[in-house]
Amino acid sequence: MSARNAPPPSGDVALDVRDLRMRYGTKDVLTGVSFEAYRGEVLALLGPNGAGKTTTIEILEGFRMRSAGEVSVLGQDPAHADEAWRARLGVVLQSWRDHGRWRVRDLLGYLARFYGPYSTPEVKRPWDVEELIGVVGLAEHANVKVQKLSGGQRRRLDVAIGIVGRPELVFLDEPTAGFDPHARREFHDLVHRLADFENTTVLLTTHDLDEAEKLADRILVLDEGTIVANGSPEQLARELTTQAEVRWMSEGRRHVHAVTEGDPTQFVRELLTHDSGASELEVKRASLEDTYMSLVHRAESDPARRAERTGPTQTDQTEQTEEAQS
Ligand SMILES: Nc1ncnc2c1ncn2[C@@H]1O[C@H](COP(=O)(O)OP(=O)(O)OP(=O)(O)O)[C@@H](O)[C@H]1O
Repeated sequence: MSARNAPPPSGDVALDVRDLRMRYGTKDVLTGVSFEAYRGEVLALLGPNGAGKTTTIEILEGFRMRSAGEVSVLGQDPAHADEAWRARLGVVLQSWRDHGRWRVRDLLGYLARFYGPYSTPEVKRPWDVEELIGVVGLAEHANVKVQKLSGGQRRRLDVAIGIVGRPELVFLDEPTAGFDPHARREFHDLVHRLADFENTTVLLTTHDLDEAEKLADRILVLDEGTIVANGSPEQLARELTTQAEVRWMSEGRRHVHAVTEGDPTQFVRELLTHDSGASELEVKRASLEDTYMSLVHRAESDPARRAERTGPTQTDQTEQTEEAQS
């Protein structure tokens, strides 16, 4: 979506996830994940290492069977979807290390051919390979063997492979890992282009909060198996109790005031009315990083969540042990 916070196109749901659960052996990794994504929307899935981001994406891609819950991806359940459905998806995995001897253009041309039969009047498939090579910034490397590409160039190729079929929905697992700042910016332009001009839905995982803020219409924070926040970067920033800090100098002293409710403009207006000597005024909004750290910390210190994670018996045992020790 081009405009941040624009209302989603009504009823045009690309992804619908309800109470998704995943258990590996005896370990509950996803304990009830619910969210949806609309066509043309860019979603960033954030969360600490091991939160379950890749697991979630792999289930949505149809690569992993879920333990419970309902999932609809482009109108189908990925657990039972067919090849025609798969052709409408783009997948960029965390690492992809095949086809080293192929040249970039040949590999993309080869993969592109698989999508021809799935072309429709609405979506012409595949992407024109020369155009795609230009779009991902590999024009100068079109004849280079894949094994000779640098890490960042390799990642651009991964992205090209993921979108060569002109997918309606793209999953990008840490797409910019290893990108230099220039490549990163070009990649951001590409994601905006996919969303704005192709109406592609994009679900990406990242550990880069700045990237999430720049790219995403909506951010989902996954922590310990559930979504602990779901909103635009601005909405998430508002979740913090301390919304903004106002700093200023007056009579040679520095002052700081935390505005916890409402618009800091009102406070600034009153300040300037009452303190004509105020100078060096600065309003600092909570950054997405502040919000993220606060959300994850809040979720981790929630006793109900802790009990759910460890199980009542284990919690009781821990408490007993601590009592016995003290
Ligand atoms: N095949 C598997 N068998 C058992 N446990 C697994 C398997 N795959 C992942 N896990 C565990 O599930 C949890 C979630 O892993 P996952 O890879 O989904 O997290 P993530 O949020 O993508 O992490 P990261 O940010 O490090 O990539 C981890 O504790 C991981 O060890």
